[in-house]
Amino acid sequence: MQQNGEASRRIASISAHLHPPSTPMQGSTSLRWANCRAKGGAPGFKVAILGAAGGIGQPLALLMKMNPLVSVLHLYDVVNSPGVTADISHMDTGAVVRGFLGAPQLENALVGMDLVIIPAGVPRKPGMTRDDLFKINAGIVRTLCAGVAKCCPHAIVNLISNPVNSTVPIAAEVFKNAGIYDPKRLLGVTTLDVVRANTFVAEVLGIDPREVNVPVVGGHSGVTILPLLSQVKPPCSFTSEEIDYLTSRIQNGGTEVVEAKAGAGSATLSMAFAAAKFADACLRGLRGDAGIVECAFVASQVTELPFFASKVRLGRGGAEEIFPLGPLTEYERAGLDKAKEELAGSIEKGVYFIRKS
Ligand SMILES: NC(=O)c1ccc[n+]([C@@H]2O[C@H](COP(=O)([O-])OP(=O)(O)OC[C@H]3O[C@@H](n4cnc5c(N)ncnc54)[C@H](O)[C@@H]3O)[C@@H](O)[C@H]2O)c1
Ligand SMILES: O=C(O)C[C@H](O)C(=O)O
Repeated sequence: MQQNGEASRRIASISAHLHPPSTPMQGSTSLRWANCRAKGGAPGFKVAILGAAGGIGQPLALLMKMNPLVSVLHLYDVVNSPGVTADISHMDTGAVVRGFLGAPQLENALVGMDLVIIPAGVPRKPGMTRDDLFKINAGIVRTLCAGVAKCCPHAIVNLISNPVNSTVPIAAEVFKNAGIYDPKRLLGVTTLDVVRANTFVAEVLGIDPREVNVPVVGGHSGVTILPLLSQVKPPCSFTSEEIDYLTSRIQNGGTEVVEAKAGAGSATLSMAFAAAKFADACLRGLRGDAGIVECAFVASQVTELPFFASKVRLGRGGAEEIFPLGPLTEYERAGLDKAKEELAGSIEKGVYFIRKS
């Protein structure tokens, strides 16, 4: 009798959770069960992915569901998020997954988030530059960041949508207009440049890429991607032919993938890997771990430009320290001049997009 009573009590309690007042995507049973579990308040961080049903979004959602630092994972997109959410939510890892579909659900997706990762937007096709994406992606980033400003103004934002050199300034202007701008919490994700640089340098040196660390500074497009090959760890030297080859391969890594995919998009899997690596570093920083250093495109005084990618120390407040570039070779100084010239225009374009509207 007592056992039956206990069983009925548990079933009644579960069924009460089957129809919570404002469940996102009411159609999915798995989401309702997830909601039920979320009430337990597992320790960890709340993470939202905006653009979660896309080429990057889906594998990134998978990787974030596997991250033990994540307790709640919100998957938002304007299409297909119910299916992705149902699928990911069956993984027997700790994070509770909830899906959100379309603009009316954006705010629910964002309330209470500690980290918001944004890969929403269109990717390149062969023959396009990242700047060709500005027309569509600028507006998408503006809308999503307005949602962040309203619903989770203290969240760390990892911005992936291209052109990063312009979308980060757009986000900064949106946050300034909302009166919540904290430059330390807005980070343009350039980790894929570092991931590629580590891989290509390791190939040349004939060592394991996991042992290599190449700082890549500047921005995330063409000549603005500036690998500092003189500062590679472990310390090593390259011939001038190797430096030309590596610099060009790293700067054109994105185009290499766009051409290989022949119209089917740009890097998604390596980007999801890079984004998950960077998000994990941000979460470890939020947790208070010491010595977390990654490259990112942030508001900066390292050069005369208002934004610049360089090594940053991640902490509870986001990018708590921005490291100077260190000694550069003549080759790198020439690269820096070219990078700054292009970056200045891209930053200005992003700022103007918001100020004119
Ligand atoms: N920073 C980097 O290193 C890097 C690397 C690779 C790709 N990217 C960029 O990431 C972006 C996404 O690439 P992808 O391959 O995943 O593209 P994709 O087209 O496969 O996916 C984009 C997703 O964004 C969604 N989306 C569109 N508008 C939206 C909105 N208003 N709100 C929410 N979601 C919206 C789409 O529905 C789609 O699911 C592109 O701009 C691409 O250039 C950046
Ligand atoms: O190249 C692109 O358009 C996508 C991304 O920026 C990349 O570097 O792979």
